[in-house]
Amino acid sequence: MSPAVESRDRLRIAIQKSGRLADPARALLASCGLSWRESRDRLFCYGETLPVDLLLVRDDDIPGLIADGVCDLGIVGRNVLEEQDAERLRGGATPAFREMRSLGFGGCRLALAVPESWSWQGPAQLAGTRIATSYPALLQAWLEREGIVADVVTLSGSVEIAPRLGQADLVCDLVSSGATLAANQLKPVATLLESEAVLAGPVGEFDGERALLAEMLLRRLDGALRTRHSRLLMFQAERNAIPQLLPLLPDAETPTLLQVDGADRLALQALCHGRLTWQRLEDLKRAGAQGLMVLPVESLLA
Ligand SMILES: Nc1ncnc2c1ncn2[C@@H]1O[C@H](COP(=O)(O)OP(=O)(O)OP(=O)(O)O)[C@@H](O)[C@H]1O
Ligand SMILES: O=P(O)(O)OC[C@H]1O[C@H](OP(=O)(O)OP(=O)(O)O)[C@H](O)[C@@H]1O
Ligand SMILES: [Mg+2]
Repeated sequence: MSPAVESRDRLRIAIQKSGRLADPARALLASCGLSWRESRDRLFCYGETLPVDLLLVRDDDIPGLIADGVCDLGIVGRNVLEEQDAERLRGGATPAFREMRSLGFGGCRLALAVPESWSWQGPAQLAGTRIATSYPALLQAWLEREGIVADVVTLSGSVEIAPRLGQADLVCDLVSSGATLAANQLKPVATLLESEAVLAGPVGEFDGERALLAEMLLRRLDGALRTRHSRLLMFQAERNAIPQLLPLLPDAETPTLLQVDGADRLALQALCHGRLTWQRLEDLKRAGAQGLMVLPVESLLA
């Protein structure tokens, strides 16, 4: 680390400037109580509420910025982080960044996809084929684990069209809904990596002021991630309905039961971490819950 980096006492987080992860990353950090002075079209946002600044960059640059100590933390897809980690490993470098938290958005998977006309018999079928991908290091590592020798054709985008253009026989690319594969008459046959947005940081520990800031940010982040789907559920029920109701709340943190009307009527209050779907509320109603109320949880600090 350079002396300039070491002497910094503000925390710097790299996020995508624009793209799929840009808005959710910013929203997540804002839900941790951070706010910034600059508008979002700037490259640098100065932290106002806390000394935590943002650097807005291309997602591919985030692991390198962490490795070089230019940024302390970053929000990036696991696919990008793992690809660059695998690339460093192949080049003989030591790991320079690590995944610290998974963030629950930007979900997709890195998958092998073959033309729909192929009848898939397993990885051995790939020997001697040409595979187009933007993830050559992850693909090569997977091929080696499977003991397959194939030709890896590296493309920076529009990978799915490569078979139709005769550049490759099959592809290895990100899949979410599967619509892009279907539009190109391809079908997924193997998953190499399940991905989502992650908080990445350096392999080593922070020191001084940045260690305290990072610790606080992680604590708030954990609270924000926990409450993302959390709701406070309240209802009333007859005491004898409680044994049928509690099994419908497996994700509830120790429900509080209060006596209302004499001995037989109870009010229940529970913090639920799973989704309280309409179906679930109807099931609760059928099991005897009355006056069901679902309230948002603003923040939660363990
Ligand atoms: N179809 C998808 N559905 C959900 N998440 C996706 C999908 N495609 C990609 N992602 C995730 O979102 C990340 C960013 O995708 P995006 O398309 O914005 O990247 P990009 O074009 O490389 O952007 P940049 O301009 O920053 O380089 C990907 O690395 C991946 O983790
Ligand atoms: O399974 P789907 O929901 O169709 O999503 C998968 C597609 O999404 C991403 O591309 P993106 O749309 O970001 O375009 P890109 O080619 O510019 O990366 C990815 O590279 C796939 O092509
Ligand atoms: Mg990119």
